Amino acid sequence: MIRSLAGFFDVADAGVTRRCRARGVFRKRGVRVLVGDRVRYQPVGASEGVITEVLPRRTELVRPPVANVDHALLVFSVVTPNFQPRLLDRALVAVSVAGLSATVVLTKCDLADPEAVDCAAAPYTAAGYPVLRTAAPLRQGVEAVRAAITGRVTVFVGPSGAGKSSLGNALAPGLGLKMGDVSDKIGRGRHTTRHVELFDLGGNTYVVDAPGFSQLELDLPARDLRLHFPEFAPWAASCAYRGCEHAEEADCAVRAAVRRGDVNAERYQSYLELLRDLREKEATRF
Ligand SMILES: Nc1nc2c(ncn2[C@@H]2O[C@H](COP(=O)(O)OP(=O)(O)OP(=O)(O)O)[C@@H](O)[C@H]2O)c(=O)[nH]1
Ligand SMILES: [Zn+2]
Repeated sequence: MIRSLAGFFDVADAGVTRRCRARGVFRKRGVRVLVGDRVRYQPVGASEGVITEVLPRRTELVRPPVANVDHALLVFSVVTPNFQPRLLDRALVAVSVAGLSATVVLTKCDLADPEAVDCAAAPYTAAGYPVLRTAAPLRQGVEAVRAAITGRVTVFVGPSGAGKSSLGNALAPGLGLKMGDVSDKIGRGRHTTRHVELFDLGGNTYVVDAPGFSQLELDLPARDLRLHFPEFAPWAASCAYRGCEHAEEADCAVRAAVRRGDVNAERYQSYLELLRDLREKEATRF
């Protein structure tokens, strides 16, 4: 399923896209059909159909709602809007929880000092994430992004206005009308992506463009959060307590690594804030 619009689902099959409804029973059972879902359907006429079954998902991301992707591009601008490391950290946890691999893409690098870009990139490079720098209108960094998505199913995740659609257009100009400048056609001032949509770029490469967000709720047990900060892993085994959550415990090797500068202090601060959030949520759940 490549696109959902007001109760209809567009299903692409062997080069034909059919506008489908979902069988009523889905709604009763609370089954949602997600973009990226592999489905069975009954054709109705030449271009319509009814979805009868959603096949098991390999992965499922809540925000944006998308199934069966294996890779996320975290698209964040270094300026306009300002770089948002806390939101990036949250998004990295969310995609990790969903089992996706992650690539950080810093956009609008043409608008910022190189030092500011280095500053934004450093904690993520140190944590082991691939970090790519782009200026899509100047076509800078676009081929590196192409290399990162080739042969994979990639979802674009990032705040509104970060440049997801611009990047999509630079990667596949042929998709321009759909991905980029819808607003020019309907006269709105600025384009914003309104729905989640899967694009086939050929050669087993697929991308999902989705609306930007400004907040992101995490849903995982607080004690599991540490597993989604990959830079803790080399130290965690040396903590005094098994199951150390690297917060208030004594003899925490991760905290020691932060003090030495082996783990980035801002990332660690971000971890503590997320941990507090998740613990509060757990405490008030019942
Ligand atoms: N200078 C510069 N401008 C950029 C770059 N990338 C995007 N822009 C501009 O930033 C604005 C927002 O870009 P979009 O691609 O629409 O952002 P988006 O992430 O798709 O936004 P939503 O659809 O709202 O989620 C547009 O005016 C783009 O032209 C860049 O690398 N450099
Ligand atoms: Zn610890």
